[in-house]
Amino acid sequence: MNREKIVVIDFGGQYNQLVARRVRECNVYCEIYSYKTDIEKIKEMNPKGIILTGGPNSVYEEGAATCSKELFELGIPVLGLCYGAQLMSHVLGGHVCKAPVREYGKIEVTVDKSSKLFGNVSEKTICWMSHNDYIEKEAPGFKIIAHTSDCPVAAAECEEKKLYAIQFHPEVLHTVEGTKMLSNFVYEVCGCAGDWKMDAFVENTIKAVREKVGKGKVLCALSGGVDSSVAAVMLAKAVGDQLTCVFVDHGLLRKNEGDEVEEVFGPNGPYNLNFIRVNAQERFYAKLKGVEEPERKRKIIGEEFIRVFEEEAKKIGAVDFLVQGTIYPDVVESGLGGESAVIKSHHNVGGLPDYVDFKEIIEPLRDLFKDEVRKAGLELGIPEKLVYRQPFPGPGLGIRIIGEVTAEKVKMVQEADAIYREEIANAGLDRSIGQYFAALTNMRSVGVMGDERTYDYAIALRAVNTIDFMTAEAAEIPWEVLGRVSSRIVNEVKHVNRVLYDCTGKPPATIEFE
Ligand SMILES: Nc1ncnc2c1ncn2[C@@H]1O[C@H](COP(=O)(O)OP(=O)(O)OP(=O)(O)O)[C@@H](O)[C@H]1O
Ligand SMILES: O=c1[nH]c(=O)c2[nH+]cn([C@@H]3O[C@H](COP(=O)(O)O)[C@@H](O)[C@H]3O)c2[nH]1
Ligand SMILES: NC(=O)CC[C@H](N)C(=O)O
Ligand SMILES: [Mg+2]
Repeated sequence: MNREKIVVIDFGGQYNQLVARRVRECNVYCEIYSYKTDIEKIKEMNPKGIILTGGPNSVYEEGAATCSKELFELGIPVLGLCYGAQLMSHVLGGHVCKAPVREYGKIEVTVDKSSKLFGNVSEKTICWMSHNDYIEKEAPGFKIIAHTSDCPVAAAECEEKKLYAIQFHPEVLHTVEGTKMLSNFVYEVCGCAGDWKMDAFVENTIKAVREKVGKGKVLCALSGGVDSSVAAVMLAKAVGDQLTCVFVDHGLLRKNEGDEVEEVFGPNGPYNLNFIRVNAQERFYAKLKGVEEPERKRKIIGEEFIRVFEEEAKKIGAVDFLVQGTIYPDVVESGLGGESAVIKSHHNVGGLPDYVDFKEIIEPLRDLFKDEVRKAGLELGIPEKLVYRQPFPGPGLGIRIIGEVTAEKVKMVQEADAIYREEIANAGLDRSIGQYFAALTNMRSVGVMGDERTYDYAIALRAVNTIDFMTAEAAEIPWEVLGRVSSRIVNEVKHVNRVLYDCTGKPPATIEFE
């Protein structure tokens, strides 16, 4: 497909996924690549613009992440953000050094409204800063277009070459007019038309999948979650009954979830799908016996999923394609996009075994962020209730039980989680919290119940608010609700004598515990 594209070059900063999301919110497609990507490859993509992200290095250090001068001579507009701005200045002959005053947090910036970047921005505007170094002297040919009381070059431009350097972070929502600035870059500077729209995406993807599959048979890994439900409905539109959906109950689902998924997607539900439910508890538990290390658990579950799909495909016969509901953050967090470190191997990406017995894996949503998947779902006519479900990770309770997984522990966390979800719904909070669940810590501690000493497990409750699941804040749940949940859990769930509330954000924690 020949859609217009912005390329984001990743220097390892923590907000880099956000840069891509914000650009897409402007209806312009964009992708993230590592700074190590060959410049020839970037030229081949023929992007409308390039954005250089922030990063942890200092440009003047030995071995700092860098880019070639040629990048600025391609005639393609470039926007450097923070480290990217410093790098642009450094490579083009400006001077970057340690700043006398480090800026961190919300800072008032004065901008030059005659710049294309700031035309519709207030002259004094609050921006998010996070830097120790600064551009002491802009590169030759550049003009200063913003400053703060401590930072003489908060932004600079070379209008003629369409090069822009910004010291702050327009991608972070704390930068009040950041989206306007990014929008100005992609529309006013790069001249994008804004062709990234969900209706077109859905239509084009259905067409492309139909062409690829031809008369072949397709198996879709369906969890009942948002991503694979959207993928399944899309595939059904593309190839009709050449599609079979396989739902695996691996014994690590939430309480009653298996039956609920079957109700929606099974023969009595509203979707006319070939649906197979595989009850595979025993084999997953057997493979996980004695395994404590999180990444190994993830890989074991990822591999076992595939083995089940392969077996089902053999029973159907002549299945060439496996469809998964993989989305962009799964890819990035598994260490396969940009410069991100492997945070955790998502079972469907980094956790995949080396050999998979299908001719091809189709992932129609691989380029989308979660909020875009939801839009695609609505576009396909999937009910809001399903589209706005909270996500549930494929490895399921396997990564919500710290340490070894046993049937007994699964039962404990299922019961505790069901109580938690029920009380959250009773309190009317289920639509407002992004994701919430109970996890079983591997910690036992002393308690007293009915005058007797107990030595039992602690359940941790987690609830986070997030837009994109890449960063998150702990949700503030009324004390009264937490109190009710905790007393019900210790009363109703055997072998739990303590309930903890996790109030860490992401970063530094992740949403899941493993
Ligand atoms: N129990 C399962 N049975 C079959 N396929 C599964 C199962 N769990 C996960 N998968 C596959 O792995 C993919 C990734 O799982 P993931 O949890 O990220 O997505 P999802 O379940 O579709 O959506 P959500 O993120 O909303 O839970 C799914 O899209 C699906 O293809
Ligand atoms: O399908 C999935 N397979 C996985 O292996 C996996 N790990 C995390 N998650 C979900 O991703 C989001 C971010 O989670 P973390 O902050 O724990 O990385 C949260 O929504 C998690 O529930 C997964 N989903
Ligand atoms: N956030 C950043 O990109 C920081 C860039 C550089 N390391 C500085 O401290 O100035
Ligand atoms: Mg899921």
